[in-house]
Formats: sequence, C-alpha cells, structure tokens
Amino acid sequence: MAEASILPANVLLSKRVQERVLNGEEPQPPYVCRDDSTDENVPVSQSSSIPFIDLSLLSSLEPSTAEQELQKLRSALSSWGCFQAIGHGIPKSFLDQVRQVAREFFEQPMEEKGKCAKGVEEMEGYGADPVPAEGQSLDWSDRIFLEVYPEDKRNPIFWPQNPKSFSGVVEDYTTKVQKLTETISKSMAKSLDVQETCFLDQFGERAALQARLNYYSPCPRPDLVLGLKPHADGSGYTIVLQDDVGLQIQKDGQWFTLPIVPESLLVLMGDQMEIMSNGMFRSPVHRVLTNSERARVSVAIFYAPDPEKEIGPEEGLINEERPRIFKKVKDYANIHWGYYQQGQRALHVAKA
Ligand SMILES: O=C(O)CCC(=O)C(=O)O
Ligand SMILES: [Fe+2]
Repeated sequence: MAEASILPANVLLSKRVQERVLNGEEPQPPYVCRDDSTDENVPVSQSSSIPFIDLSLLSSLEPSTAEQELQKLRSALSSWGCFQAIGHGIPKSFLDQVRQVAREFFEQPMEEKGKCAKGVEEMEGYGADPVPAEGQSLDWSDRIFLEVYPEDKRNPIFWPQNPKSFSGVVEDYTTKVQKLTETISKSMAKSLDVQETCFLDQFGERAALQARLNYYSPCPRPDLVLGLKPHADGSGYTIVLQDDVGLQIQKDGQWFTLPIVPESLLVLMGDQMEIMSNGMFRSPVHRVLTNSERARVSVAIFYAPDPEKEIGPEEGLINEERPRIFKKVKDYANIHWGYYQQGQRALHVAKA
C-alpha cells in the first residue's frame, strides 16, 4: 500500500493506471492531488452556457447570418476561450468510429499496447506524460501521443498495428480536422476584422497536428484524484472529441463541465492563439475529473504553429487602445512544456 509514497515518479509511471485499476489498487500520492475547497463546481445541467458555434453558418450566403455567427465566435473566444463546434461537416457516424477505435485500442491487453510503448521520459507513444518535476501530481490516465502532420514527422514505431483500423481512422480523422482548422482560423481572423489568412500564415505550411488519445480509467476516489491536472494548452488551439463527461473549463473561478453532445467538437484556444490575438482570445485553464464507474475516452488534436517560425500578435490587433501585450516567440510549445512539467503556466514568458 505504501508503494506510491516511497517510489519515485519515474518508477510509478512505468506501470499504467489501467494496470493499477485491474489489480484493484487504491490511488496513492502523488496521484492524489485534488484540493477543491476553494473551487466551485457548476453542475453539468447548468454548464450548457458553453457556447455552440455552427461552422456551416460562418460561410452562409446570407451576410447577416454569417456576421451574427462571427460575432458569437468572437464573444465565445474572448470570454470562454472555447466553443462547441457543430455544423462542421464531419458525420457523427465517423466521430463514433473515432471514439470506438480509441476505446478498442486501450481495451486491448497490456502486451498489445506495449508494442507502441514510450520510455517514461519520452513524449511520443503509449504510456503516461513524461515524469513531471518533483512534488508534482500524476494524472489518473493513460494516453497515446502521435505526431500526425507534417507527415514526415510520423514515427511508425508508435503507430499501433491493432486494432487494424486504428491508424487509418486516426489519420483520416486528423486530416478532416486539418481541413476544419482552415475554416476556423479564417473565421477567427474575420471575427476580429483582420486579414482572413493572417492566423493561417502564422501557423505556416508546416503547422503541427498531434493526436493525443486519452483513457481515463474508473477511479475509486474521484474526490481526491484528477484524470488530468489543471492546465492551459501550449498549442495554437486544440480540438477535443469526448465520449463521456469529465472535462471541465475554468471561467470566473468556477469549473464548468463540458456536456456530452455527440456530434459536437470542442475547440479550445491554446496559449499561442492568445499570443497571436494579442490577448483578444483567451486560453482557458481546464482539467479532467475521474469517475468511479466508467472509463472515459477522449481524442485531442493539438494544432500548433510550425516551431521553426516566429509567431506574435497580429499587427492589426495592436493599437493605442490595445497596446502590444505579447512579444514574438518561437517554439512556444516547447517552452510551455517545461513549465507544464512544474505545474505552471508559461504565458508570462511571452509578455511584452
Ligand atoms: O480529455 C480531455 O477531454 C481533455 C484533454 C486535454 O485537455 C489535453 O489533452 O490537453
Ligand atoms: Fe488540454
């Protein structure tokens, strides 16, 4: 029982959470981290205020319809830093297939998943996030992280052979999301009255799309243990598909639980969109709860600017009323990761 409190994190992380659950182990520190005494959880029933944006309306031939949806988009991203996308053109049956293949992957025997296992200090592959700084908590989750675009970044050794359809579905899904990012990036620019392709240009032709499939095993102590600790993403923005409740977004000191709307995708701003929009859009802190009965699956696609390119606030968003908040930065995702490992945000590094 005392195992977890005496073993270092790198040893703990060499055993998957899923194995611990199968062995009937009780969560121990450093998995135990929740201290919510000062936070307020808004019931799911009242979390429906997380805005919906119908992407099909953004290109409506009726100008007033498109304009109205763009206004909603701008307001959603400046207040929440995220929205629930509908009308995105990806059929629900395909989203179900993605959820299904993700679940099937994790529900295979450990031996099969082990074929694409990462080392405890590596990022890509199946396992847990690399060992965090001392004193940091561990997440009650297992994940597989894959570089998908640019295509030459793919590392076949980490791509599962089973389930047979896994690679095809993940690739197809990421390609569909990539198409969506074009619409979203252009619409975000339009909503701020800046040149339509300005964000797309900053992301660059070698923008990264990375897939992270998460499996949150049931946890006997959801009151003490988190599936994923509070954080903001280091991406440009992230597109999340989920199959059960658990993801919470922090706004005005309260935690709002993302409801399940099977045909919707959550579009969540990362720090780099906050930088490029000169703070007009916010990158929200979010976390994942555990639950005692069901395993939850999610698929996050991180869309990030080419790490070789410098990014910064759009000139058109800097003026007397709104001076420059951020400076130019390069490879921010990497800087972010260093802070993330210490349980901190990195945005201050980019402050002007
Ligand atoms: O599992 C989720 O719903 C969210 C995952 C997430 O926030 C992340 O991978 O950065
Ligand atoms: Fe996240």
